[in-house]
Amino acid sequence: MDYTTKIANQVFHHLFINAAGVYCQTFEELEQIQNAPCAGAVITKSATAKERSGNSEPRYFENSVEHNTINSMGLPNLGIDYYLNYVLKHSLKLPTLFSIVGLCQKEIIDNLKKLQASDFSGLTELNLSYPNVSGKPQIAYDFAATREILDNVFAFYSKPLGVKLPPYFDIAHFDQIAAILNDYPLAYVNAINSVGNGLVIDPETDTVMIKPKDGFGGLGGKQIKATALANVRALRQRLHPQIKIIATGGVTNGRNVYDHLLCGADLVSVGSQLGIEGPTVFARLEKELEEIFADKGITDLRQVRGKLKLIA
Ligand SMILES: O=C(O)c1[nH]c(=O)[nH]c(=O)c1Cl
Repeated sequence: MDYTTKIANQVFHHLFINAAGVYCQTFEELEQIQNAPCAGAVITKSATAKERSGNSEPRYFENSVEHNTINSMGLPNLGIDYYLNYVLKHSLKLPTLFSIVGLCQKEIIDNLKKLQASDFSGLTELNLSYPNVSGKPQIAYDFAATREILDNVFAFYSKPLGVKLPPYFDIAHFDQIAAILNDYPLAYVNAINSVGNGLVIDPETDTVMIKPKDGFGGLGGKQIKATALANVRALRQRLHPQIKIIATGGVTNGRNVYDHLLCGADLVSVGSQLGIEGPTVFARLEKELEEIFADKGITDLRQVRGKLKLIA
């Protein structure tokens, strides 16, 4: 299958990218994704202006049997300069996306001003859905704040930009966020981030699994697949066609990848299952996807993308 996909000035030859936050904290992790068979792109951990150690541990739990995760990492990262050094200093094998975040609007603007002034020419992903910094609502759940930030960003930022969105659960919210995003020259949206503030209990000890926020954390893996598919589908139906979609959420096998394509995904990102299985996951997913294509006689992605059928 020819997976060639373009987003802004970047050409991808495979569908898969790591989800920001997974396998992308350090040079070593980023290089493992660069060199992973069937990986199409790499994205950095969402970077803040300064290095952060994040929340106290345990802050991440994976149930590898059920393919589910919960996390309240608290934005641990090595700081924007570390990741800028990585993307500028190394001849990178794959298109490498830069994930940016800020604990306040000023930090977001300052981070993007630094990127704008740098020689970085790839895609930037503005994380509007960082769930686990206590006391901070997800920006993308505050529609006025979302519009304000995008106004301020696009007043100066001229490099290709995407936004990472949290899941929405209300049709009116799909309408509202899409109406906002359609007002800006976005290269893409990445939907979805983890499903916010879930709770997982240890049956042995009647105790929460993670320490921060009394056990509340972002959910990932199989348990969020239906929500992820719905968000990809709803956004595809509402956004201008030139705004591409990176689909994230619930991908553990080839059929899930196929379903995200049916809902309109241009690329597919893998988070929880990458964390559980490691970078060989991309080759397994591509192999399973090609088996589905063979069964259905599909030879071109245009036969799948956005082709979800409804009941007449
Ligand atoms: O706690 C985190 O670092 C975190 N965890 C997530 O599940 N999504 C995010 O965007 C971030 Cl920034």
